[in-house]
Amino acid sequence: MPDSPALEVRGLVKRYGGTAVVDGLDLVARHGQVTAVLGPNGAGKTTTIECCEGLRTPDEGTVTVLGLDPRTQARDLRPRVGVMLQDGGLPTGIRAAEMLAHVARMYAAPRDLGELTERLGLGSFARTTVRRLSGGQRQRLALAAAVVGRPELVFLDEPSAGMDPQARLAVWELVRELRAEGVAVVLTTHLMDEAEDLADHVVVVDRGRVVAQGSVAELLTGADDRTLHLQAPAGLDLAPLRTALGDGLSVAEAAPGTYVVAGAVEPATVAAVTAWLAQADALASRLTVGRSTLEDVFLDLTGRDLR
Ligand SMILES: Nc1ncnc2c1ncn2[C@@H]1O[C@H](COP(=O)(O)OP(=O)(O)OP(=O)(O)O)[C@@H](O)[C@H]1O
Repeated sequence: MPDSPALEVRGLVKRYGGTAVVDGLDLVARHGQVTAVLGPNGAGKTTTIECCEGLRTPDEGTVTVLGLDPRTQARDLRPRVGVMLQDGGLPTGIRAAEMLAHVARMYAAPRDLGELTERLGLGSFARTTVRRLSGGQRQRLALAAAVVGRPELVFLDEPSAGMDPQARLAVWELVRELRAEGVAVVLTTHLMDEAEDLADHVVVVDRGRVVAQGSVAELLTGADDRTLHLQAPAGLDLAPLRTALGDGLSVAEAAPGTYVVAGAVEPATVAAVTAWLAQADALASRLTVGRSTLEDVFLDLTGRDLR
């Protein structure tokens, strides 16, 4: 397996109408690893990936894909890189099975079509034209098309969006297998469980910048592990809690029903929070100190919800 990264992005900037939607982003993805780019809507994930695919031209920075420039060496990269676009990007007038067979013919050593059809459950709509497929069916077909040529690097933009749980599991299994084969998998998602389950390396993006990165374990044991996270009814009055906690601790409702107490959280802090809940006649569905999910990490870093 090559040591050099499959993908290297340095200082990427992409502006629209003077606003930088990607603002100095660095990203490295390695062979045999799943790299998840995680962030809320509009964070700049798709724009970044499309720059990597050579579909958009960066305003600043460099993108190197398998050692090549995706803008000027696209022809050399095409047989080596698989791409699954968010909107499918598939021709619509052709039947699903014909489309996949057509894509497979463009590669020297394509995957076995029967096996791919079986595992992604494409058989039931093989004779349906792409135009008539449901969103989830189209996603599965787009994924099959992205991997049929045995790429060394594959970009999956929200691969399981719109899929039912069973299809999602099939996708995750395929992604794990690609990793085991040494493929570099770069996926964007705003599903934390997808990142938590699949990713070797998570890059958290917000407002066009990387706000944190590392393995899931590394992100969960960040320096600030004393923040209190609380799930309770939305819209509770925070004033009494602020008074009870005093200076040195900040309290916020980061998303409806998600409260965060940051600062030097002590056992007495937890007691004050539960007393406040009791007074408000509100029941907490979850109270944790420290980071236990990627959502917590994201809330701590940005004060915002991932979705
Ligand atoms: N062609 C374009 N012209 C102008 N603005 C654009 C264009 N493409 C994207 N944007 C804007 O850039 C920002 C980032 O979009 P992008 O699609 O990269 O985000 P994302 O992280 O992939 O979000 P999502 O999770 O919703 O797919 C958004 O505010 C979007 O409106």
